[in-house]
Amino acid sequence: MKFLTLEQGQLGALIEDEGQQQVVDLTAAAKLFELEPLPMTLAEIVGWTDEQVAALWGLAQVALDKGVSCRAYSEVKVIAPIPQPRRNILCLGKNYLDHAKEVAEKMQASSDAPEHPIIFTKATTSVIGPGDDIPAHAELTRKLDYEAELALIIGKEGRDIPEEQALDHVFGYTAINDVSARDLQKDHVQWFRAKSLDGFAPMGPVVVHRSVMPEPKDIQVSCHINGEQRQCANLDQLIFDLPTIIATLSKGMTLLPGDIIATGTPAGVGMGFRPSKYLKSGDEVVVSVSGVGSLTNRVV
Ligand SMILES: O=C(O)C/C=C\CC(=O)C(=O)O
Repeated sequence: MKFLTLEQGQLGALIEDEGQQQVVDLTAAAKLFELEPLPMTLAEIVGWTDEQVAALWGLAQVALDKGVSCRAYSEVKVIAPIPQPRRNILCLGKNYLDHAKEVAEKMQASSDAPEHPIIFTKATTSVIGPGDDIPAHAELTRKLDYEAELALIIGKEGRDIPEEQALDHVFGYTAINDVSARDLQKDHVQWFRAKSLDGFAPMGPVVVHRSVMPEPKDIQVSCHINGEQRQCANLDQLIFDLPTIIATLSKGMTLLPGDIIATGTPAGVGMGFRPSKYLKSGDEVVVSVSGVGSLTNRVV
């Protein structure tokens, strides 16, 4: 079950039909079939139960079978799944050991695995969707970098969530690019500004419901720049795995439906190369996550 957000903010379902990728406008289909409750946006359904989500998927199948409210994926404009998150994106820093090592020298930081999860946030206004341009912000940075990551979307509110129950609080998964201005990251010490400029959080193209997401050991996160593979790692290489991330973040702080958590980036960021391989205008950046697909953006 893959959900997405269409150009006007409507909820969509991405369905494979006879080898073709089709998108059902669920908002339009639900109106047509006079169904209640009317799903209007992806942000609204993240709190739905498995039964409600399954019923919604049934609606998508019916609409597809009847040929109503559906179009080829190639013909629709998809925006970020949650274009205006209710609060900042929660992010993990240095959560793959090889990445912690590759950035250590440049940032005069330790190359050891962090003892505790490193947590920072990205501003809600940094979110853009698939196909949108990443502004180079050349007046502010000469060290524009990419970071491919798996992100999870919280579905069920919770505080002090035990690790064993952590994944039950996830609605689904998507891909995110934690675009970073390395010079600002160094200058300002705190990472917030360097990672929050407008356009610094490309996200999507779909949210995969947790019930159909591959096992962590089968999830690969990769990044290609102009077709050259720069990053590629498996999710089981995370230093702090998904249950640990959710349990840690929720200790004494309530996680809310719609919260987005970016789980960290593997080795191979531009800053890690000798010499560095920072992004420049015209570069095509493709972040891929198994199960989710590819998120493509161009730097302008
Ligand atoms: O400043 C540091 O110590 C680390 C630099 C990069 C890590 C990073 O941005 C991340 O998200 O991981």
